Amino acid sequence: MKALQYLNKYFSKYKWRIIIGLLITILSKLLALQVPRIIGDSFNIVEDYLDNTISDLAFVKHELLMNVLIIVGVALLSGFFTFLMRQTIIVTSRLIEFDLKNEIYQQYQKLSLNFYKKNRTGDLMNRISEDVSKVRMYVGPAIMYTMNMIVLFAVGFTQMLQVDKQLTLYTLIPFPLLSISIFILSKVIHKRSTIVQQYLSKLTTFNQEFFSGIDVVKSYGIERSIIKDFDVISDESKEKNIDLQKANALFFPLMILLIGISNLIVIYIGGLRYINGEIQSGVIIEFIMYVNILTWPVAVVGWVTSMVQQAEASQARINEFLDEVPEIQNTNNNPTPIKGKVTFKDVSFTYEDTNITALKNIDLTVEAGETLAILGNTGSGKSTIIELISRLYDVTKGVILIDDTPIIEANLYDVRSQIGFVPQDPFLFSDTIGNNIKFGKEEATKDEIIDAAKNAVVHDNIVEFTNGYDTILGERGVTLSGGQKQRVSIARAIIKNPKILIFDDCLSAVDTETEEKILSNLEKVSKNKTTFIISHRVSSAKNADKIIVLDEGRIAQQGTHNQLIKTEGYYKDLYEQQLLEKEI
Ligand SMILES: Nc1ncnc2c1ncn2[C@@H]1O[C@H](COP(=O)(O)OP(=O)(O)OP(=O)(O)O)[C@@H](O)[C@H]1O
Repeated sequence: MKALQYLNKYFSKYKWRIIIGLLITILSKLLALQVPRIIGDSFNIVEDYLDNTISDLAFVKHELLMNVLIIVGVALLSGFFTFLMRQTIIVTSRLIEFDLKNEIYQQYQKLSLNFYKKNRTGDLMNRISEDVSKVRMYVGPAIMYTMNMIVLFAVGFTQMLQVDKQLTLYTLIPFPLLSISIFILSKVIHKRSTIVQQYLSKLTTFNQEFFSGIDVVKSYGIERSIIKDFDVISDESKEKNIDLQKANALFFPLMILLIGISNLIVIYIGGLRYINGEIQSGVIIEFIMYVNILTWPVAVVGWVTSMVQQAEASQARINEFLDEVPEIQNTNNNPTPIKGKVTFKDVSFTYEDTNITALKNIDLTVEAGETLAILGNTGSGKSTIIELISRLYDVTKGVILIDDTPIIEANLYDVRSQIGFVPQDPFLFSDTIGNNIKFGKEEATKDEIIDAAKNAVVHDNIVEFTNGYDTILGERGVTLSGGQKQRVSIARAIIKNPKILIFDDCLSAVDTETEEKILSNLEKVSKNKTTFIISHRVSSAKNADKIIVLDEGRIAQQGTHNQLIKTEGYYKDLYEQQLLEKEI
């Protein structure tokens, strides 16, 4: 129950609803428990009449009729209160579910990129949906049935004790056995439900990855092997589920057996006491009714225990993520105005998960408004430089300064709000093209959107679609070509009008002519903006104020285009090779 303690804050938030629910439960059970007493009384009156203790038949008839009316009234009222009980407690559980989902979602937003690299999307989704549903079963039905059971037992036993102490104690005999078996079984259920949840996450992750990579799967024709892999996981998951259900299935028969034993005891002991003239027949009837009324709550103890165990396992999984401290923390809540100067001082960076040192002792200064082009072989560390400027990771050694302030001392949100980033593999949302561009500036006008699209040389393509800027893009922007996607993404960065623009190899999918046009437009829009251009093409780099060439995480060459084409090395080789390709 340790993990579930996390939910106490929600119980405290909704305490009044829960208290009202509890009061209604008490009322409804108090009423329901009047029925055995009234029926017992009715039998006693009949017995008294047959024994000639009462001789007035009209009185007996009147009493019986009154009892029937009271039973009908009590049943109606008790039903009404049961309805109210469900309304208060189940509604509260939905409110808590909503709050918890929001809390998890907000935490997901705060967590750093590293967290997302370490955890799989299917697992993240499973915890916010499946696990939260399991937890809701605890805050709703489990609590409602537990309240129900406690009230029924407390009130029921008090009434039973008042009627006949000895018979009550006899009916209690099976109960220690009941508690021990519940204890043992719930431990088994807890263990098994944790495993079942883990398998569910595995299945979700597998499917999510399969759907995302459906084009690769189909083009390689590997559906069969995917189905085989899926079968293996789903088979294991099925086995684990069956194990869990076996344990669950033991509960109900066990409860029924124990209740049956209680019934037999009532009949046998009650019968003996009746023969001895110690009790009336109505008491036996009343006790059988009590035992049967108490059957349901006892029977659901197993179900409730399993719900609580599953909720405990799920909440523990949720807490794992809620307790995760975001690696990238904002240390400054005051506004940090950004001009755009970026300095790297002896920066090294190692990726935690792979232990790859992607950058080694980088020293670099880019003045505000300057353009820096970064070139180098694949895997040389170009994208890593960009990720560090956006503070998606913190450096392992050295320091990065933004306008001469260490980046970790600047307001994180101000830094990011002044960066317009076009990634290597742009992501477009399943929304209109216009909204995808507006993502960079929510309040952008139609004209601003068109302007940005024109600068990114994608306007002409957009207006060719029947719905123009209102064209809805499919999942991951599948209706656009790679080059169009890149340009929409460029428009999204331009419209933001940030102090720092970053283009991570984002012109790779456009032809050289379009690249020329975009670059010449960018020169206009990136005036007074610090611009980083990562590229494999000299054409993208040649007009930059500075060019660096990375080799295995180190700066191998730096200078301007004119300087570098005269120096032996990567840049000159690349220049000559690309010049040759152009001539061919
Ligand atoms: N998220 C990550 N986790 C672990 N290692 C990474 C991660 N991203 C990159 N690396 C590793 O860091 C090194 C530098 O990668 P980086 O992406 O910065 O290179 P790049 O020069 O941008 O390459 P490319 O031109 O292919 O995009 C590579 O060896 C890569 O395998």
